[in-house]
Amino acid sequence: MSIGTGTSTHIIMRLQLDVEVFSFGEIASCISNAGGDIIGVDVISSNKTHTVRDITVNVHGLKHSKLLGDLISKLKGVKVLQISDRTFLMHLGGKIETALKTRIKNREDLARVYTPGVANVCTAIAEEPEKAYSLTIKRNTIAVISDGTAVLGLGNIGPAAAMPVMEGKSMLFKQLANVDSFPICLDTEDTEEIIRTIKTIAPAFGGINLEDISAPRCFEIEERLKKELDIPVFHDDQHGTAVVLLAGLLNALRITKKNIEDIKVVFTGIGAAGIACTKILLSAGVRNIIGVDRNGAIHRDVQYENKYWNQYAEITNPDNLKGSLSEVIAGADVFIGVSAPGILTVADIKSMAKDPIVFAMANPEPEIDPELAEPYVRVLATGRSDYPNQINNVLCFPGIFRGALDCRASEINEEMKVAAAKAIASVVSDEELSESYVIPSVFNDRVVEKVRSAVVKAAHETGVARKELRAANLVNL
Ligand SMILES: NC(=O)C1=CN([C@@H]2O[C@H](COP(=O)(O)OP(=O)(O)OC[C@H]3O[C@@H](n4cnc5c(N)ncnc54)[C@H](O)[C@@H]3O)[C@@H](O)[C@H]2O)C=CC1
Ligand SMILES: CC(=O)C(=O)O
Ligand SMILES: [Mg+2]
Repeated sequence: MSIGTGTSTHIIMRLQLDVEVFSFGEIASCISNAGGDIIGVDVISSNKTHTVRDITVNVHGLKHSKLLGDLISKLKGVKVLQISDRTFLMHLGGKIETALKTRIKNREDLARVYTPGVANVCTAIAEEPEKAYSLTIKRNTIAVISDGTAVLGLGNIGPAAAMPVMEGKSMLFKQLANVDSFPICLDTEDTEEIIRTIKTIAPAFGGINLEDISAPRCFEIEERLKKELDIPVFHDDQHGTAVVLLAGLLNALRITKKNIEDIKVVFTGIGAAGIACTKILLSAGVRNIIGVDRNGAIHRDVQYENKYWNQYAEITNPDNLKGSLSEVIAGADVFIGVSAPGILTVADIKSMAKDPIVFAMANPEPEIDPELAEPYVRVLATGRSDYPNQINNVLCFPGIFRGALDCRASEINEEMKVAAAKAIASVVSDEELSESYVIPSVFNDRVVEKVRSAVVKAAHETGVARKELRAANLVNL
């Protein structure tokens, strides 16, 4: 029986057992015959007729956990009450909370943090709006905003279901870069309503991180907000992904020793991430990029309903190739997937040029199973944290906002993004660089500091910084 090759994890099976009928030996052999390892057994409650026990089992991913649940529920005297894995347990009650910087200990404190004292602070801000940066959370707080329409690669799963991702992004902002944030999911897909809502709540925030809003609406939403707000607005799926991709590619090319201007790159998924990643590669010097979406290569001989694809056709596909992914990937040096699971085959990789670079970045399931691809590629990366070379926007967004907030940038511009990409790439030294280490780990504590310093420097050079930072507060790049 196949149990798949998912990541090993612990699950807790809560079982209600009929004391007259059940046999623990039977449960244990059922679990071990199906490839699970029992780690522990806890009695939760017990009476004359039933006992409830939590059995902690090591399994190989979700499919395996479901299989064990099905097998055990068939045993006599056993009722499966619940199966929780550690991932679900980490989400119980949500993943973040608000915290106080000082506690209100007495009446005097109360009169300072709240009325009447707070009124003087409000008046000071009303008279001089800039003071919001020194007297409120605005200085260090951003909003992480989604409408739930393109959540990871799960598609349009709605605002409530998008929350765990937005909470996760907030955790990462705080832990990696000490940026405070609020996850906000909007119950509307209407472009104008999203723009209006974000503008309405913007005064509280020092920046807006847009997340998982589907293309093409995400382009207009971001463009309009950038024009109409004076704080940085950054669509992470476009620009965060593009920055990290460029960093990974620069380092992968150091391994294959190919010139960036000579490579042929094939993209799948010409949505938010695909278009932004294409643009950053073009600005970095790549000349031959072919984008493939559901109906094949994007070319210049048709008029697409999606105006962004018509623009895309104008700036890519120099030979105006047509056809499926398998047809256009022949001879390519690099494959970049920001589309959907399982659409790249081993045969496709075999048709690529020597030393293929494959970045299969769809989440949570990449365009090809890394284990299938690995023997045929020179450099392989995915968006996942359980394989080497995680090309994920988490390497970018904490540091880029840390830098933008610190120098009070009015926007995050192209120069700041390219500086961030080079900073991420530079974390991997020549001695460290290898096929399985083209991109630093999320936990490498030099990443955020380097990105922050590069972003602050670029913001000053391009005139968008509104606050001086002493050089001593920046790391060497
Ligand atoms: N590793 C990372 O850091 C990131 C990964 N992603 C992943 O990239 C994927 C796309 O994300 P977004 O651009 O935000 O979504 P999006 O919805 O804006 O774009 C997805 C595009 O992929 C296309 N597509 C879907 N199935 C396809 C198929 N079978 N063949 C070719 N094209 C196909 C869609 O038509 C659409 O144009 C998701 O899986 C997401 O998780 C996105 C952002 C960051
Ligand atoms: C990583 C991320 O932002 C995504 O997959 O959508
Ligand atoms: Mg995303």
